[in-house]
Amino acid sequence: MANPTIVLLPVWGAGHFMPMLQAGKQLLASSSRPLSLTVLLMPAPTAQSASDISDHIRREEGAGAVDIRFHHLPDVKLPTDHSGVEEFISRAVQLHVPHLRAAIIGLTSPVAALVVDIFCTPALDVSRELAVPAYVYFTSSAAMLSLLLRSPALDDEVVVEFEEMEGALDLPGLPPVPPSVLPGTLLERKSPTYKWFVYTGRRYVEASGIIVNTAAELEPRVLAAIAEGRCTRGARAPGVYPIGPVLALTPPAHAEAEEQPHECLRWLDAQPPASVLFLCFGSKGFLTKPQAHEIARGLERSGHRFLWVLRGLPVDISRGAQDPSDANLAELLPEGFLGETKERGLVWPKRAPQKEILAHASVGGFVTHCGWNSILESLWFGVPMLPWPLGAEQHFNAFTLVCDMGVAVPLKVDRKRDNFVEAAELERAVRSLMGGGEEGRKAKEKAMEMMVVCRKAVDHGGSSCASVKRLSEDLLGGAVVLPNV
Ligand SMILES: COc1cc(-c2[o+]c3cc(O)cc([O-])c3cc2O[C@@H]2O[C@H](CO)[C@H](O)[C@H](O)[C@H]2O)cc(OC)c1O
Ligand SMILES: O=c1ccn([C@@H]2O[C@H](COP(=O)(O)OP(=O)(O)O)[C@@H](O)[C@H]2O)c(=O)[nH]1
Repeated sequence: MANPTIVLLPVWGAGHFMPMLQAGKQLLASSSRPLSLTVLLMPAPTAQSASDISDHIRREEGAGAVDIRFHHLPDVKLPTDHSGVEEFISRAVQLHVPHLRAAIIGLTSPVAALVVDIFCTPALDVSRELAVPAYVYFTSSAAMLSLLLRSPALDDEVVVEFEEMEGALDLPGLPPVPPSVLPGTLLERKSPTYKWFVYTGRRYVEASGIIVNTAAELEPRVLAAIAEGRCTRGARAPGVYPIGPVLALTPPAHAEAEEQPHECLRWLDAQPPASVLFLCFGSKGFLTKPQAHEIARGLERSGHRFLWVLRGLPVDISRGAQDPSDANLAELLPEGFLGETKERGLVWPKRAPQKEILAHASVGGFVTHCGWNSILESLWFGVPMLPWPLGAEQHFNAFTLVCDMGVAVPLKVDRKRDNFVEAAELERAVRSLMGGGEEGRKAKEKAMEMMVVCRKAVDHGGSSCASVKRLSEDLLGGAVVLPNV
């Protein structure tokens, strides 16, 4: 009989598809018996995500190292009238349910588990029907997971809009949470996407387990609260497997191709240790001209060295493009800025090799949009942060970085003004992080502690390594042979 297979159902973004695949490969590597991966691919909603994913599949298939099969699900008519990403993903998956069922029934291998991405909860119908164990792969933090698990109770306990309630929210394992940092979706309780968020939290308890891209030692209090049922009204929550950080650290492209290192890295080589502030806003972040001007002024006045990844508006929004364009620096930056700061600053207008930059000894701080992958990468290299969240769950992530982990210096971001930051506020925060004062020093010390914690966790005998092992054993125990009809 063929080896049992783990069926993965990722959503389309690179920050989801790649970490999920990477986690799957780790499972295969740590299993005591041969396992394979089957990746079910829902057709991507934009041409761009389709091409990102097919590039990645080509690389995986080219490498041919592990037993992975990619299965393309048929097209469905994706919802166009959705009110947010939670609704969009959930409804898209709902439409895929018949194809998903057929694809899984058609597999010739015993199915060890179906592992679904963040808002793919409608797929749990298929696993229940086919008696296949279902797991969630959670690409964000355990704190965010606790918020999702607790959302049905919060929905009952709080009768007004969260921003109108008195005081803070109680999320066990975290300091009191100001409603202003909740994901945007939770701030509009009448919107359909809010209902899908709470629906997701309600259905997560049906899963056999939840795999999280975090390390037990990074978020110990929240993980304990989940395990003790404190986020699920005392009911037992599914077992959580913290297996991270899952980072996909590949050798630098230039090392393999014997090319010159990237220009950003060569520029960093010429800077003193821990002297450079790195600014990067994720795969989708871009800045308007007024905001770019504020940053330029803030950086100029701070006097610190900087490497700034500055991207422009997506070019063709009408055709679904979401990725930022390469910035026209002459148009976006104040006149004379590049000349005046050329001795201590580099502005890079394209996608940059973020992990390699964070790994560089000259980088001393990171202004980040607080995507969870960026946070994990920063911690992996012991770089303290200035959180500048832009959307989704990123304001909540920023809150946990400052108030729970202590690895970041706060930055005042005006959420009601499209996440605007004033030059004077940026200057203050940059000086605080990079200037050798108490606040920045503490964040640096904590970030270094987290670096050690992260590396130990994934090392042989570490907590994440043990979680992967436990997960692979639990998966093998539940493998189901389906009648192939
Ligand atoms: C898949 O494409 C997108 C995903 C998100 C998205 O939205 C989101 C909404 C919430 O209410 C809570 C969340 O945790 C959450 C997470 C999320 O995914 C992003 O995932 C990345 C990798 O895991 C990264 O961690 C980011 O911080 C998350 O925001 C949002 C989105 O566009 C706004 C997508 O296209
Ligand atoms: O110029 C860039 C911007 C982003 N990234 C990578 O893209 C991912 C972004 O993921 P994250 O979860 O932080 O945020 P998202 O882009 O999904 O909002 C991370 O691995 C970054 O290292 C990069 O390499 N170069």
